[in-house]
Parts: sequence; structure tokens; C-alpha cells
Amino acid sequence: MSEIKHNAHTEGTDAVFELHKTVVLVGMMGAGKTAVGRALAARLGVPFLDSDAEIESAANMTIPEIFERDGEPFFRAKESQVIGRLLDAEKGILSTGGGAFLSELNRQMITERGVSVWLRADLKVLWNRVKHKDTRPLLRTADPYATLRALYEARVPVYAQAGLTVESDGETSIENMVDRVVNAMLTRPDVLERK
Ligand SMILES: Nc1ncnc2c1ncn2[C@@H]1O[C@H](COP(=O)(O)OP(=O)(O)OP(=O)(O)O)[C@@H](O)[C@H]1O
Ligand SMILES: O=C(O)C1=C[C@@H](O)[C@@H](O)[C@H](O)C1
Ligand SMILES: [Mg+2]
Repeated sequence: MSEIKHNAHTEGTDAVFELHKTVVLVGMMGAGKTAVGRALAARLGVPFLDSDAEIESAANMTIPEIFERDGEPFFRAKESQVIGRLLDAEKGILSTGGGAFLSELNRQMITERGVSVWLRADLKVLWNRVKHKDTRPLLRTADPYATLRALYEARVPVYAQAGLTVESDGETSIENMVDRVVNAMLTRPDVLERK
């Protein structure tokens, strides 16, 4: 009987990939964790999970509503619970919220049970992607660009601790980002292998 592997066909090849651990996308708001994560999971034929979306559906509230009603510390506690639970689920792609990797507990869980991939983008690229949307409560300030810059400066050294880094510039499409992440994953046979 032939074994059915996760599909995972790349353009122009019949390559089939085998994912060995959950890949956890980390990085700033607007880095593309959700957009690239969803496309990456589709490419590899593995489950896609998004901690922000899980928190929203469990609470039946949006993230701005949770921040407003229960505060950021409550959100962060939920975020850690959800990340712990999703790391126990079937191997797949887990996109996190922009602040998730800042928690030492979360970093420890992610590093022990999966592999972190930082989607690194310049501040200007990030700003261009987030400035039109009002869905990020931390940016509801008098000067959202200055707030994003302050978060960026504080967070970059922490994201840099991720296991792998993939550059997300302003010119690269989501599908090309998926190519880059797959190539980065293939440098780690404990993460992804071509079969
Ligand atoms: N490489 C890319 N090319 C074009 N658009 C992109 C790219 N990456 C992200 N985007 C767009 O930028 C916006 C923000 O991306 P996304 O929501 O995936 O970011 P995120 O990292 O999940 O942010 P958050 O931490 O707030 O959840 C979306 O509209 C998305 O489609
Ligand atoms: O960067 C952050 O701290 C956040 C990013 C979003 O993904 C959400 O998790 C929330 O808006 C907080
Ligand atoms: Mg997201």
C-alpha cells in the first residue's frame, strides 16, 4: 500500500515535502505571518493555524474588543494558552500575533516544540502594510507610525533569536515569500525534507 504524504507540489517539480515539526512564524504586525503562513500551509498541504484568529473565535470577540474590555495582560495570557494548545495539535504552520515571541514562556514553548521563523521586514514596508487598517489596538495612538517604530526597535533583538530568518521586502509577492520560507526550512532537515 502506498503511503500518502502531505501533498506539497512546487511549481515545475513533483517534489513532495515532509514536515517534521510545526513552523511558527514570528515578527512584527504586517510582516505577513498570516498571509504567508496561510499560503505556505497550502503549498505544503499541512494545517494552518493562527493564534490571533484562534483567540478571536474562542472569545467570540475581535482583538480590539478583547484589548478594550479585558486589557492587554489578559490577551497575553490567552495568547500563551492558545500557542501551547496549538503546538500540541497536528504539525503545521502556526502564525502568531506580533507580540507573541516577546514572551519568554512562548519562546521556550515554540523552541522546544517547533521551530520559529522570523519574517523580517523594514519599518517602512511594515508601515505601508498596516497603516490603512484599524484592527491593531496597539497602533490606536496619536502617532501610530512613532508607536510602530518604538515597537520595532524594542522587538527586533528578540525576533532575531528565531531559529530561521526570512527577508520580507516590499517587492516580493506572497507566493515568492513562500518559496523563500520553504528554501529556509529545507536548510534544516530536522524541519523539512524533500522526499
Ligand atoms: N509579501 C507580501 N506581498 C504583498 N502583500 C503582503 C505581503 N505580506 C503581507 N502582505 C499584506 O500585508 C497585510 C498584513 O499582512 P498580515 O496580516 O499577513 O501580517 P501579520 O504579520 O499577520 O500581522 P499581525 O501581527 O498584525 O497579525 C495584509 O494585507 C497582507 O496581505
Ligand atoms: O504586535 C502585537 O503586539 C500585536 C499584533 C497582532 O497580531 C495582535 O496579536 C495584537 O494586535 C497585538
Ligand atoms: Mg496575523
